[in-house]
Amino acid sequence: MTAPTPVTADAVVVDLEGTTSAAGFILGDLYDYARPRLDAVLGRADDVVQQARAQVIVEAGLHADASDAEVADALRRLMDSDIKSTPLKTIQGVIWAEGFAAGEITSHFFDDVPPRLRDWHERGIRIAVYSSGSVASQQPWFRNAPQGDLSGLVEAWFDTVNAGPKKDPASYARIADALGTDPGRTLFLTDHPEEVDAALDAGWRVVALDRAGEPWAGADFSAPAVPHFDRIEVVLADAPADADAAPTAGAGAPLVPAERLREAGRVLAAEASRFADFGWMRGTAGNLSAVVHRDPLLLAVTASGLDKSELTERDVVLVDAAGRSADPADARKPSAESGLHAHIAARTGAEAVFHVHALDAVLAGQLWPQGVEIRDLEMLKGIGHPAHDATVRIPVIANHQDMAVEAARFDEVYAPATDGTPEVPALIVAGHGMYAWGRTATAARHHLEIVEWLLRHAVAARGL
Ligand SMILES: CSC[C@@H](O)[C@@H](O)C(=O)COP(=O)(O)O
Ligand SMILES: [Zn+2]
Repeated sequence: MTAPTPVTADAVVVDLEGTTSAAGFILGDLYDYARPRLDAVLGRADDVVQQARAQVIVEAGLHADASDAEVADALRRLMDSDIKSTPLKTIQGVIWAEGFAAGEITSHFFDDVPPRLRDWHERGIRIAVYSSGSVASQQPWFRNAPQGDLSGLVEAWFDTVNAGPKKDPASYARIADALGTDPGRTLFLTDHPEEVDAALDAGWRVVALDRAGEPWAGADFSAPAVPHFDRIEVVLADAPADADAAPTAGAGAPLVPAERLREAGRVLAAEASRFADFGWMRGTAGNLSAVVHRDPLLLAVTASGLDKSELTERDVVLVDAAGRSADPADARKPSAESGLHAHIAARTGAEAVFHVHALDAVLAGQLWPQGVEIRDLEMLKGIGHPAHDATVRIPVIANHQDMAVEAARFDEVYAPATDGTPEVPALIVAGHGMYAWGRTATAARHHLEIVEWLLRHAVAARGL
């Protein structure tokens, strides 16, 4: 199993159904509890109830003087179709709050959730809830958890009334506003692929919960997906999101001597010039990095948007393990792909990571999206694999602009070396290019050149 991917965030916002709690439990048990109690609640002279009742009449197209039984029937129809109607949620909330208070119903949390929430809370990471279930039902749900009262861990409660629909990016903007957090440092956890997309559109960090047996298990998520909370490691952000404005390495981070950075810049500029000559770094394509400190991880990475055929030793930026600028005095943007460089260096132990837009890598990724299988070629020895009688697979991942997504995809395909089999020190990003890495810049270059040759061969030999 792969280690958790760290996500830097000030606040974690959790969805409930399918994320913290089993969807079947909520929709089944609580809905069943609410159904027979609707008629009686609708008759109450309570402002909240009466306002919701009036809204149901409008939403369901009932006549203005509809009876409690007619309104309750309309609510039951909404429940049967699991329509997320706001007045329905309000009325359910009232019923459930009373059910919890009377001990007639209890809530459900997956066992991996409460310890993680407690840990985040203790470490000063703020926690909020955003669920289509009304705030009125969220609070008793947390108070009545089988694992104890969890409500004290939650700082803010959001539903479709105070934040808006869950598939609308504007709702996430509203929540970040209300919390006063930077969207880029607010993490949303959900099991719903369209909510993943909406939160990503709002600039949030997102981790999807892909829980076995839940309604969206196995869906195609645009964010890293994990099976439970143990796999989510939240690192408290201690600096503003604008990496240019403040140090991200934090107080006490090791200083990298300017000469060390300059030396890495010299090496990377020379490598880039060579790869540009091969036609692998056209325009501003490609980027290169070298580790300059291991613990904590710091890399020199080529600055973004430069013509890589013309780099000088000064054209590198110091970045941290998340690929963010780690030098407060340097206002330049590091490569847009720094996050994946740092991740590869962390996972593989590589000292240098090279990324180029080699045409054959893109063609091979298109021809063999499940990975490019190569065997019986002498050149395989150049990446540490036998020339005969073994198949080597160059993995392929889909392209994405969020490097956290690419990092998670990398983890899915990367096989570390075992006793008998070395790692494959290269990766194809479909429709984009390739990465190769090594224990030294020279090794990374050899791996890049050899894998590019192997891919060129595979494409050329197709159909022979
Ligand atoms: C044609 S450059 C495309 C870029 O988005 C990227 O893929 C790339 O390789 C260079 O990005 P950079 O930010 O300059 O390191
Ligand atoms: Zn690229």
